[in-house]
Formats: sequence, structure tokens, C-alpha cells
Amino acid sequence: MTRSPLTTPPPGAVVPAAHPEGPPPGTALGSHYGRCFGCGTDQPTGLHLKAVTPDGATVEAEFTVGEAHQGSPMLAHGGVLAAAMDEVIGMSVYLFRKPYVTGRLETDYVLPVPVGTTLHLRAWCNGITGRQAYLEAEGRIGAPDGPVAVRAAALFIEVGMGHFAKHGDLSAIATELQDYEVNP
Ligand SMILES: CCCCCCCCCC(=O)SCCNC(=O)CCNC(=O)[C@H](O)C(C)(C)COP(=O)(O)OP(=O)(O)OC[C@H]1O[C@@H](n2cnc3c(N)ncnc32)[C@H](O)[C@@H]1OP(=O)(O)O
Repeated sequence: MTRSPLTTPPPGAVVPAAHPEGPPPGTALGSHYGRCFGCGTDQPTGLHLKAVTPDGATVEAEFTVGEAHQGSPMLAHGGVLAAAMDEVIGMSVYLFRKPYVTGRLETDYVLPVPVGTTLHLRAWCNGITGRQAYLEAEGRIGAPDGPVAVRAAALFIEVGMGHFAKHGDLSAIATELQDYEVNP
């Protein structure tokens, strides 16, 4: 992965263990919000990521590139692939049971991804220090050990639930997502 110092964990960043109240290994991770472009089931042209955590600390997911996700004829749009990376990384950092948002997302596009391809995504944390979480993801074509098509490195920033109250619609999240203590 080609990445900048901004997404490289500094010395002292710690890779967290699975949260004691997090999902057990093998748990399917449902959508956190029905209208989410990445995982929502009420978003017709969304990515509809299907995710599982194999170990409580990382995420594996599948995303099948659809008609609505094209950039050039019958090839996935790069921004859509970045959105898939953002989503799977967001799901993985949420395993640590604190609200985070993407501060920076860097993406390497390695192979073109045709419509109809199922990308096998994986995301993991390389370290957390203070409010900053350093994460990585990859997407492989056709199988978990298929050729790498896309790689991403990200900096996520921990926010309070007040972030969503101030800038968005906290009640919509709170209705669907029961795992955060909602106390903005
Ligand atoms: C729920 C389960 C599943 C969820 C899946 C969701 C997946 C999708 C996730 C997303 O797409 S979230 C939506 C996209 N992201 C945003 O909308 C975030 C918009 N940006 C902000 O709201 C603020 O800029 C942000 C909260 C990220 C930071 O503002 P703050 O005022 O809280 O923090 P501040 O600016 O003081 O930065 C804190 C530290 O992070 C650093 N930082 C912040 N943004 C950065 C950035 N972009 N690049 C590099 N460093 C950054 C900043 O330099 C600083 O470093 P130091 O502590 O060392 O001084």
C-alpha cells in the first residue's frame, strides 16, 4: 500500500484487542442504517455490503459491483470502490465500540473491476492513539485469495455522538443502532 504519513500509525499507537462487549467471532454485521449507501438495505443503488467479523476485531465483507456503480462502460467507478473501502473500514473501527468518522482515505487502484464482479473486502486496524485510528483495507476479485484490485489506508477520528446530533439526524441513527450509549 502506498500511503502518506497521515495514515501511518505513529510509534506508540496500539492495535486494540477485540472489545469484550463486541460481537463474537463469526458474527454477521448487519446494516447500521437502512439508508446507508454502503450497507443499507433501503438504498436501492447502494453497495449492500454483506459483512462478518471473523475475530471481533477485523471485518470481511462482499460487494458485488452493479449497473449503478459504473464509471466507464461496464467498469466500476473509482469513487464507488473508495466508498466500499470507507464502509468496510468504518465497520471495522466500530467493533471497538466508539463512534468514529473518516478523516482521510487514501486508495490504490490496482486492477479494473468489471460490473458483476464480487469484491471480497477485508479491513483491519493498524493502531489507535488518542482520537486517531489508523486502518487499512483491501478488495480482492472473486475470492478471498483472489487478485488484489483495490487497497486503502485511512485515518478515522473518534467523535462523540454529539457529532451526529449537531451535523445530522441522531434520532435516525439511534432508532436503528442500539450499541452506542446515545448521550450527545
Ligand atoms: C456505525 C457503524 C458503521 C459505520 C460505517 C460508516 C462508514 C463510513 C464512514 C464515513 O464515511 S464518515 C463520513 C465522512 N467523514 C466526515 O464527514 C468527517 C468530516 N470531518 C469532520 O467532521 C472533522 O474534520 C473531524 C471530526 C474529522 C475532525 O475534526 P475535530 O475538530 O474533531 O478534530 P481536529 O480537527 O482537532 O483533529 C483532531 C486530530 O485529527 C487530525 N485530523 C483531523 N482530520 C484530519 C485529516 N483529514 N487528515 C489528517 N489529520 C486529520 C488533526 O490534525 C488532529 O491531530 P492532532 O490531535 O495531532 O492535532
